[in-house]
Amino acid sequence: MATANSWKFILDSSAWQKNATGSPTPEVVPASLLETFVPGYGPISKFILHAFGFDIAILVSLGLVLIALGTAFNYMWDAANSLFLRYLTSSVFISDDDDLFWSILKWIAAQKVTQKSRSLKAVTVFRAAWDLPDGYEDAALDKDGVFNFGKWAAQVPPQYEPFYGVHRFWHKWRLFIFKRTKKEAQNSPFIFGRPGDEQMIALTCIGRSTEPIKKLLNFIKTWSLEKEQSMTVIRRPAAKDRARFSGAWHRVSSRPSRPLDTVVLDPCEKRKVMRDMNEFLHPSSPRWYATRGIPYRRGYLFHGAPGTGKTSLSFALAGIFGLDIYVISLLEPSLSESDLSNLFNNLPKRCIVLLEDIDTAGLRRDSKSDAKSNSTPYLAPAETITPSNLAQALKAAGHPSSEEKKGISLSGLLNAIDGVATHEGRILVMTTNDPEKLDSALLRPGRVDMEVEFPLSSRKQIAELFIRMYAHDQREESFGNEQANRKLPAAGGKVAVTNGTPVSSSASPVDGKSNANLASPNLSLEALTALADKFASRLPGATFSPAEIQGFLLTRKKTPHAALDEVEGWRDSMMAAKENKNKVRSLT
Ligand SMILES: Nc1ncnc2c1ncn2[C@@H]1O[C@H](COP(=O)(O)OP(=O)(O)OP(=O)(O)O)[C@@H](O)[C@H]1O
Repeated sequence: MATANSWKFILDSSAWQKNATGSPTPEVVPASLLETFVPGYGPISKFILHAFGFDIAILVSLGLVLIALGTAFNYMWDAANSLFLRYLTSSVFISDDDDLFWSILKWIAAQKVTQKSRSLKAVTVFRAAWDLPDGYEDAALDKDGVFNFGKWAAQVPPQYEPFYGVHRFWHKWRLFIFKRTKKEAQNSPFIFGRPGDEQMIALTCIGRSTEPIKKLLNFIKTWSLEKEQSMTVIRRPAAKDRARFSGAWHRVSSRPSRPLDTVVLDPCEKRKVMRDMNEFLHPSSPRWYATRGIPYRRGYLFHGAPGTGKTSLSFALAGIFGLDIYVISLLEPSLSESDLSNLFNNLPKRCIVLLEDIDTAGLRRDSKSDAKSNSTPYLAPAETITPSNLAQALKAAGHPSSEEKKGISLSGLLNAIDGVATHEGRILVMTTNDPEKLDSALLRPGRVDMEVEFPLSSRKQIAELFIRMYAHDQREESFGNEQANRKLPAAGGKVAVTNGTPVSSSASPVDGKSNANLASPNLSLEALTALADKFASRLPGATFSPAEIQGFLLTRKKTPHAALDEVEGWRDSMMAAKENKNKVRSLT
């Protein structure tokens, strides 16, 4: 125990270099040096010596020697490592504005590296509705069978991906080094993972050739393509602040490709579009167009009443041809004409550009052409001009209102569509509810090469919609199987249904046929067809859109007989509502 005497002893500077027996301490490292490196060493060692009779000089000296050796080793290791990396390894860098960046992250997240690594990033995956993992449903069902999504979501574990830093992994007997870094953009406020921050992946392998990394990247590309084969990627214009860093287009989501046979349309029309697009996309087509001096582009106009399948067909076509879909809304208030040109000029070699509801886009003709078409405007007498009709009066006087000055003009759109050669290969699909409203300049061949009309449902189509709703879908069984939408196995002995008629189970989707649907297990195909025909006979043809019929059936999606019983009531109330709407419209 330390007593008052021992403290005296400690403070006695002449005593601390002698051990308990009074013999001098063997100095591995001189005490003065230890005092320099370990502040307070002298009094502490004296205290321990006096209190416990134990001299810590050797221990501390050894510790210091080990630290010195460790530091030297570290330094040499770092130097050797950087020499090794510089001269004996090869690297490929991938920036986050490239799709490959995300494919690598996804691939690596699925590898063992995320099981072994001690530095991971946990990501709460906000999955799309079709991407829900199985196996957690029971915990989220209450005793009344109500499915609680919140409970379900809480059960689903997060996904892990390598965090910033270095991770090593083996692939095909070769060691790779994965390094993920983030560079904060200068002159931009720091927002984690937001526009401005640039992320980078460096893949490194041992050897002076990048060939193994290229092979690995090809492997990852194929892996990710196979994963996304049955998905359609949707892109929209990137927010302006982001566009500077990550390109004009932003990947919004990917959704399962819509099988063509789920779009109810005259089979001839479907086949016509399919064949035309297929021919356009054929690898020999660009040369054919080039030798004839024709711009290599194709334009389609899908027109018809709301909810008749124009957008659905566009997505189905994108899925079949493996094209990404680029959606532009001309109603976007911040979209300027130069943005639009920029978007068109930044399209990939092959894609579908979807311009929806082009008639409502408020395309204005230039004031010159306005003047031509309306050379004698009606001018309201000055005394009749009120604040409410001021805008109209200004327009009549040839001064477009500030509201009109905004947005895209017809010539702006035409310039973007015709644009430079950089967006050759793109397919433009414009949809409209009212083709009559469109300017003939927009519809001329070269801009619109094919028009497809989407009529209101005929009786045959109504029956088809009914069969689609209640047919037992093999796709449901193979939910989660990426190949489900493309290569469905032959339906052993069962009959597949397309366009309301039984077809061979090996039919090709390119011909507008599919082997997707099988008759419901509870209802034979014959019974279902008979029910569908009865259902169709209770509705008038060319009156309801497929979306309206789908809406009715959806509320009775497990009770085909109830749908049949209740359809007449629904029909009458819908017809009355439509009539009222028409009356109101004719009055205004
Ligand atoms: N011909 C069709 N075949 C199958 N389903 C259809 C069809 N038409 C519409 N639907 C269904 O109705 C809904 C709306 O369809 P979609 O968006 O394709 O219609 P649209 O013609 O593009 O409508 P809008 O003119 O209002 O944009 C979708 O859920 C779709 O499944």
